[in-house]
Amino acid sequence: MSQSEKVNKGSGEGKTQDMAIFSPPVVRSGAGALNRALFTKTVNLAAAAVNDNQPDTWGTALKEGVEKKELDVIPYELKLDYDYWSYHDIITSILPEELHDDIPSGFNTAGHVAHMNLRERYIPYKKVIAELILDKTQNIRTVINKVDNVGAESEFRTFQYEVLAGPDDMQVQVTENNCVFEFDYAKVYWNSKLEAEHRRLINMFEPGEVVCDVMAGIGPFAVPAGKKGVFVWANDMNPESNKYMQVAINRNKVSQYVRPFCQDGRTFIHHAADSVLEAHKASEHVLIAPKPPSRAKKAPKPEPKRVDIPPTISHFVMNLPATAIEFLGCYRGVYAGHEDLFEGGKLMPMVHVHCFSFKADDETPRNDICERITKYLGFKVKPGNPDVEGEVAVHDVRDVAPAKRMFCASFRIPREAAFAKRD
Ligand SMILES: C[S@@+](CC[C@H](N)C(=O)[O-])C[C@H]1O[C@@H](n2cnc3c(N)ncnc32)[C@H](O)[C@@H]1O
Repeated sequence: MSQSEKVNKGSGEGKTQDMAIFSPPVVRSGAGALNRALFTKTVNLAAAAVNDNQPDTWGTALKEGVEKKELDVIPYELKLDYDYWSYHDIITSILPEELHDDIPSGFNTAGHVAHMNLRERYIPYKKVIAELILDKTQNIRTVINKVDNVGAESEFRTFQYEVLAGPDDMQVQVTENNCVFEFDYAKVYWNSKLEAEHRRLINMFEPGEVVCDVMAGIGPFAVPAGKKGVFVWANDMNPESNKYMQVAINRNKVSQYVRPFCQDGRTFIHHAADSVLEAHKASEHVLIAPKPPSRAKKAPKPEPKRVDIPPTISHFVMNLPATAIEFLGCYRGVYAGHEDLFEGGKLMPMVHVHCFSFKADDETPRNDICERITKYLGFKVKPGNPDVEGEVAVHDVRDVAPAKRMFCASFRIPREAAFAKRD
């Protein structure tokens, strides 16, 4: 399980009015502990007395069965308990009616952890809600709530939280884009809602190219890209991210392709360009073992395929949406003195910078993003085709708040910026 999800509505979903007898008892027991025993109910199902004149509403088979004394109709008590009802059934019977309009049901997951962001008005019921989620969602063992602490969001994009139900165990394992990641969710950034965005960019990378991930986290771009034969210089300033990226590199066997770094992204951009060129000059490469020939054929053993590290970076990825645009000035001089590397029509590196902007159906967000890129890159850009110098493709990634969306702006580094003198 990796995506954000809604708690399973379970067996009670879709009941009609006629089925109201199967609803749980109303237990406005308040915000204290969840008392599962209160959710027990006996439903007396129709007990019919059989007279000589048989009710004509019965089906033929039933009528015949009773006539022949093969069947008897007896009273039946159906006992329903806590396990029968869904999260939604139970929370509706606990919460006062004025809270029924926006019942919390969505949460993010990271492995066995469900991460809620409860609205203020539901906070008095937080423990009950969390216990219910724990009981009614498969594979969830711990429920946490983000503690809103304005201004306290860390530079490493971790958050403060409170454990509402289950053990305080944040050591999780997730699978994303066919790679396994193990990490401490309290110490590093992870967001399962980004899987599609990770995949979108990974699909753009070609085997044998070099990608520089400037804010790589624990490697959700880098590790799957390495798995498809892309060389990745993967950096994150959080030492804990660096540690768990190393774990993911080993676990997914991509150490030939993915190199972890722990630097400030601002300095890493030049460093990565220089170090890739050095690796190329030193003839660093990987050898790909060929498939063994079938035993029947007495063909000579094929040679391993050699893939050299190319001299230049093809893509820079910058997923730190709150501030990454402000790092764009660091591309100035990234290839200072190396115009020769881009002769013969070779394309300049593509930058993919994530950012936030307004939610609007018109061009306002695109124009706003291009204005900010222009400001920090020191080069005039406008929305358009990313392969044309000075033009930017803006991809809409996801909603993050009622008036805010996350975008990814992709453009090639203008030659003027890339070849500018370094300070
Ligand atoms: C939004 S997370 C994205 C992580 C990863 N790319 C992903 O998609 O899950 C941003 C990352 O930037 C890192 N970070 C923050 N400031 C940084 C800086 N100045 N240089 C490099 N990394 C930084 C944080 O530690 C965090 O892991």
